[in-house]
Amino acid sequence: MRVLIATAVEVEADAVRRGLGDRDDLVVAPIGVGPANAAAATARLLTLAEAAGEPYSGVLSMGIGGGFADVVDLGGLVVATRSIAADLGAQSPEGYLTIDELGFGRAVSEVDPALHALLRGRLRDAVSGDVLTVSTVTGLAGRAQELRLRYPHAAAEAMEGAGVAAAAATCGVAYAEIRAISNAIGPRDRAAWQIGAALQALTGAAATIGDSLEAL
Ligand SMILES: O=C(O)c1cccc(C(=O)CC[C@H]2O[C@@H](n3cnc4c(=O)[nH]cnc43)[C@H](O)[C@@H]2O)c1
Repeated sequence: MRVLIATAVEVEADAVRRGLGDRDDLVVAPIGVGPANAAAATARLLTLAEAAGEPYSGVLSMGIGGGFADVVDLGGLVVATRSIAADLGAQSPEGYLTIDELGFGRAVSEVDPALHALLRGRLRDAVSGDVLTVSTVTGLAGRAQELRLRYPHAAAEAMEGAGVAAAAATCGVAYAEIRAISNAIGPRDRAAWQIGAALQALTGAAATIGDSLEAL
């Protein structure tokens, strides 16, 4: 299976490439931070590949992320069961309204069942759960609590999954997401972020899934 692995930034792409080694059918590309950059860049890469006669059949959003501390440890891995655009909606005095409730689309992107099963099968120590896509990194206890209550099955948050998923859906390509946890979701404490451990976990995950992705 020819798969595009979309990371936000170059250091994440390098961490994934280190784990994959040289592989013809697995391409790693940094697509920018945030859902809009991710959607635009991923759609471009998928479309260019199709036009060149070498279409991708899957796209994997992969990178570091924040984790809910009661669900996953720093340095741990999360395989997304769904990617959810968690701040695409409207505030109201009665509470948050999702984009679905507003009647303008879907906040939830389903992952491809076969790709998800493969990732779960290979990454036995990974936590499975919803991964939230946010445009603002959570940095307050109250916001973390709000997200926890609204999305009880969430394990992690990051900034690209829903954008990559939108591009994949537009281009008719299978989609999945993996996050390596660099920080706990809650009051911002940048000094406590363990980016090195998360990048190592990304490398390990890439090494573990590489063979089976190529063979899918
Ligand atoms: O500062 C560094 O050395 C460094 C190295 C690699 C990556 C970064 C990033 O900041 C990447 C931004 C990327 O990280 C995701 N992320 C990480 N933690 C969170 C979070 O708590 N909430 C939301 N997103 C998070 C996100 O996907 C960004 O694109 C820095």
